[in-house]
Amino acid sequence: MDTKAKVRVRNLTKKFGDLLVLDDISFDIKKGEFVCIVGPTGCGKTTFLNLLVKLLEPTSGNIFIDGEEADPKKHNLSFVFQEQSAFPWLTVEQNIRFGQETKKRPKHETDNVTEYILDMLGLKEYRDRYPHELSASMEQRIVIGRSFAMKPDLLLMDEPYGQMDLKLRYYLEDEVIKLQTATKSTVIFITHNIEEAVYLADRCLILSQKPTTVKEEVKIDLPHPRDVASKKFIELREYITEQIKWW
Ligand SMILES: Nc1ncnc2c1ncn2[C@@H]1O[C@H](COP(=O)(O)OP(=O)(O)OP(=O)(O)O)[C@@H](O)[C@H]1O
Repeated sequence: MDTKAKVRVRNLTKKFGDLLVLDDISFDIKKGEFVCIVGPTGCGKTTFLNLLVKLLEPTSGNIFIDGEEADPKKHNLSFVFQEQSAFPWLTVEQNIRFGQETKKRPKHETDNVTEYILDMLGLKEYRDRYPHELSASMEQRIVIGRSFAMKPDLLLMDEPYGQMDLKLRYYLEDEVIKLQTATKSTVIFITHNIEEAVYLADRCLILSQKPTTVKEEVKIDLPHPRDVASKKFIELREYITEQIKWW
């Protein structure tokens, strides 16, 4: 057992009535690792995150964070979900400050982190605007920025880019990698998009069809920013796609 693991999943099983979704799943995620979870539609990716944040109770098994039973009240977690909203009554800057202020950080630290995040995500010139004045993709940047500003030990991202156009996706993916490198957060990222997973992850966990097990773990040992046209990148993308085959 890896005692340095940030997240340890042990014999995790989740049933909804008679429907067995997660079937005795075990894996570890290291501190500072960026792990993408991919798998067929309905295999239980979101269910796993809901178990991790205790929105659901497992049927059996455990999830540990830093060796303790996962508990969002105790552990420094942050989330970005698909089509999540920024707080509409707050400006861009206030949105980025919001979570930090609830953590009672010293003001100068909040100021520094806020400037860093606004700058990194190209939001400085919009700092006094409200979310409804901006595009949906800009709003998603605020949500991502707000999550990283909390300096979470563990960041959970569930299809955070939704239907965003490709160019912006790549831009934001690069930003997420920069932010993760700077904050040393551990990231669990769920996506349907294999190219995105290969672009981002240190490791991909491939889940099977229900009843779901971890079919395979694939290490992505390529430097960032990754070249999506490189031979190795294409090979990995094709290999993972082949393993999933949900069509
Ligand atoms: N609260 C619930 N009650 C009953 N069944 C549920 C519940 N939540 C999820 N399920 C079922 O569990 C399975 C896994 O759902 P989940 O949303 O976790 O899958 P997913 O891998 O995230 O799917 P997708 O790829 O479509 O986002 C699905 O068959 C779903 O219908």
